[in-house]
Amino acid sequence: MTRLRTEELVLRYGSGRGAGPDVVRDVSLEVPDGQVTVLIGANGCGKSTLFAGLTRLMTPASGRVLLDDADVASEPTRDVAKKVALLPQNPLAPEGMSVAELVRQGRTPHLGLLGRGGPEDDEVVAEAMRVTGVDDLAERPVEELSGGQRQRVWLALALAQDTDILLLDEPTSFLDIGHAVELLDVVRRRNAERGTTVVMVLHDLFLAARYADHLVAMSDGKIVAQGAAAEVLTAELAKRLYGIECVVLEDPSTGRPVVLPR
Ligand SMILES: Nc1ncnc2c1ncn2[C@@H]1O[C@H](COP(=O)(O)OP(=O)(O)OP(=O)(O)O)[C@@H](O)[C@H]1O
Repeated sequence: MTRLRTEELVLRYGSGRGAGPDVVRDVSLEVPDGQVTVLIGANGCGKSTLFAGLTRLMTPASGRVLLDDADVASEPTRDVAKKVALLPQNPLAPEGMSVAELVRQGRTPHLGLLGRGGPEDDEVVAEAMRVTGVDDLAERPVEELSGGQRQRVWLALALAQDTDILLLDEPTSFLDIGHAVELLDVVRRRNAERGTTVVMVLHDLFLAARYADHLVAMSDGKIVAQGAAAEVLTAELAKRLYGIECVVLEDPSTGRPVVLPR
């Protein structure tokens, strides 16, 4: 079963006479339920724009995004936010906000009319901060943190939203390899323990191959290949996506492909 899918989705910026070119072009994507999907592709190929479409931040020029068989365009924002959390590429925290306050924002879709949370909300927030290793930063203002610390705080916010579907746009871009693996292990554990469906953009092809159950390659607004990493990540694909010659080896411990630029 696929809870999140797109049908011939077309997205472009601007409207009417001010409309730009199609950035996402005829994308029909079925996100495999309960799996980790990794989206790869060159800068500017439309990955973040696709995420914006999946979460209704952008209205389709044509085509549809379906969540549990309903068009997300006609679903209340709060209902979508209870099911799908998005960690955007460059999120900004309000000035002066502490880490704990920011992570707590993840509970917003679940709160009642008065906007007050209960002990269960406190528990979810504490757990999200604990698994991402930011609990000792709780009282620090977010703007004083390093890029890598901040990235873990934003993941904590997305986890605190407690959704069945998690969209992560380059969640490791500021992280050293140790913290990158740690964060992706947190995501993988969430997937394994709760069956959370994950879709994430990763530029590092080694990490993409290592963590993807399903790999999706985009080029110029279209999906050009998808499937198991070992089938999708070929030298031909690397050439097509990035315009460079590569050799593809096999990681002896996992059997996953390792792409090396020549
Ligand atoms: N707000 C905007 N207004 C107009 N054009 C935009 C806007 N945001 C992105 N674009 C354009 O849409 C295209 C796709 O951008 P997008 O951010 O989706 O790419 P991406 O694959 O996520 O790239 P990256 O890997 O660099 O993050 C690019 O040509 C970009 O210039």
